[in-house]
Amino acid sequence: MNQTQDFKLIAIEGNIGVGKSTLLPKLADRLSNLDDRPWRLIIEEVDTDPEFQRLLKAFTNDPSQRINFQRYITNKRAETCQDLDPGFNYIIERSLFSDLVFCQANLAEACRPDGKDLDYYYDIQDKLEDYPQVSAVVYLKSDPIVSYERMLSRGRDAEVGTPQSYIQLISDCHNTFLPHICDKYNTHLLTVDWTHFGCPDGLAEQVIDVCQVLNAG
Ligand SMILES: Nc1ncnc2c1ncn2[C@@H]1O[C@H](COP(=O)(O)OP(=O)(O)OP(=O)(O)O)[C@@H](O)[C@H]1O
Repeated sequence: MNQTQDFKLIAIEGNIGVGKSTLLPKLADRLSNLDDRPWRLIIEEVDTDPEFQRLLKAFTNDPSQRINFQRYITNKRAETCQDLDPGFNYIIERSLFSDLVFCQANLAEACRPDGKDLDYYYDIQDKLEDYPQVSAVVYLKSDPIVSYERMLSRGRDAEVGTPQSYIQLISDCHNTFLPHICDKYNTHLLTVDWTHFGCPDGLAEQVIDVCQVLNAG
């Protein structure tokens, strides 16, 4: 990771369906109003990318296919964060840290993790070496049952059949591994309760406060 970069990159992390993509444009807007430097959004192209949809459906239907989808989005994430213009700050929907969290879930679920699970884990770590410094993670934490219900109410076809137990596992993995990952990569972790959603204005102020602390450090 680049330790000398001149811009901020804030990653919004959290469970499937917690409310990341709904929050992001509002948060970027509020942050740009509070800061001298404009904030740009980097979002997951979920609904407009047919290959994403195809792999997501396979991911949902067959746990043994999860890694194909995961590798695809890891590559996309690494690509979209190359050569960012330092004239902006960035807010990103999920970072490579998400991939480490989901990879831990793969390992937890596998009866006997095999070479491809471990290769994937190492590949994410390799990609993180060329990834911009993630200044802070905003972890939208929610009751996993609530995330599950939000995912169902959003009604994305390719996700139909995702078991509640998987959403629970992803919640557990975020709670356990995000603090370790942030510590390892020198990233500030801001955890906010998103079970009943939250206020984008208040969150933007918290993010600006974190950025000021990081600048002072
Ligand atoms: N602040 C909010 N108020 C009301 N409903 C919301 C709010 N945020 C999200 N939702 C609803 O919750 C559901 C999930 O939200 P969203 O799609 O933003 O989640 P997500 O975290 O981006 O999911 P994924 O990671 O799976 O893409 C959607 O139906 C959305 O309309």
